[in-house]
Amino acid sequence: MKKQTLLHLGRPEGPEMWAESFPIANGPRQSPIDIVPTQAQHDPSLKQLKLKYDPATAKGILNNGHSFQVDFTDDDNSSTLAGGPVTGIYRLRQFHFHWGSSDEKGSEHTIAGTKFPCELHLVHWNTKYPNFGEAASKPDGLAVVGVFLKIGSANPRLQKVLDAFDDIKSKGRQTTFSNFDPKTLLPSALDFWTYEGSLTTPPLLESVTWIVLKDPVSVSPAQMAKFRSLLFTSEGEAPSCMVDNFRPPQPLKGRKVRASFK
Ligand SMILES: O[B-]1(O)OCc2ccccc21
Ligand SMILES: [Zn+2]
Repeated sequence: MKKQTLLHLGRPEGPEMWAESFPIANGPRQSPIDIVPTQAQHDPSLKQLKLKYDPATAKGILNNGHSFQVDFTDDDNSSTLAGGPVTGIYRLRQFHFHWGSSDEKGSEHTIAGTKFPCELHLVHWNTKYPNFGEAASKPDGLAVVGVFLKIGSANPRLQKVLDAFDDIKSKGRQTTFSNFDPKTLLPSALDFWTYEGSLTTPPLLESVTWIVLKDPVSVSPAQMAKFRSLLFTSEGEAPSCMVDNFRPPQPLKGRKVRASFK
């Protein structure tokens, strides 16, 4: 393939190339999607979202080369999600973000075509399975809460995460990250849309019940610039800024999106 063709497809290992190694990329329940509020059906049977997070379960923060994630100890039910669209109890495993090279893009889900500069994913696994890895391969294995970040005033609750960036600038770097309550990153109202989808990064497993919150939280342009100071690359490699680590919306393929609110 000519170089310019590869450049046309974005980074050689970008979303347009994933189907070659992961055919499920063209599957029936891929994520993210464009959420069209007028086409979502209010489902009064949806329960209230029940999130219980113990700050003591925060463990570390890692640059994994495609985002950064904050990992939690998940060997008991100290930090869990229940209610909403799910049955049973799901344990918090990690949270991470996706963002753009400019404030006009960065989110994975979009709302009637509107992109946000950043999107937070809080990843939980179904305790009916023995661990995250097992759960990730089951159709009801994972529940991910998605939160949009919108440009506005600086978000003080993000500061502790941003302050850790100097220690995890390059791929593979990690550092301890303790006593953090991810609930502080959420909007006050937990109204949500929900649909059946997938991981948005390889292996793109179709095991995610998505719970996308309607209300965004704020992030300032300066805070977004800090996200963009992280690197995709390891120490010693030619540095490449960690930006545009979002997958674009995928075909709905007949799926229904339900709303917890009128
Ligand atoms: O691909 B994702 O960012 O979306 C859902 C998810 C779950 C676990 C890891 C990574 C992801
Ligand atoms: Zn994600």
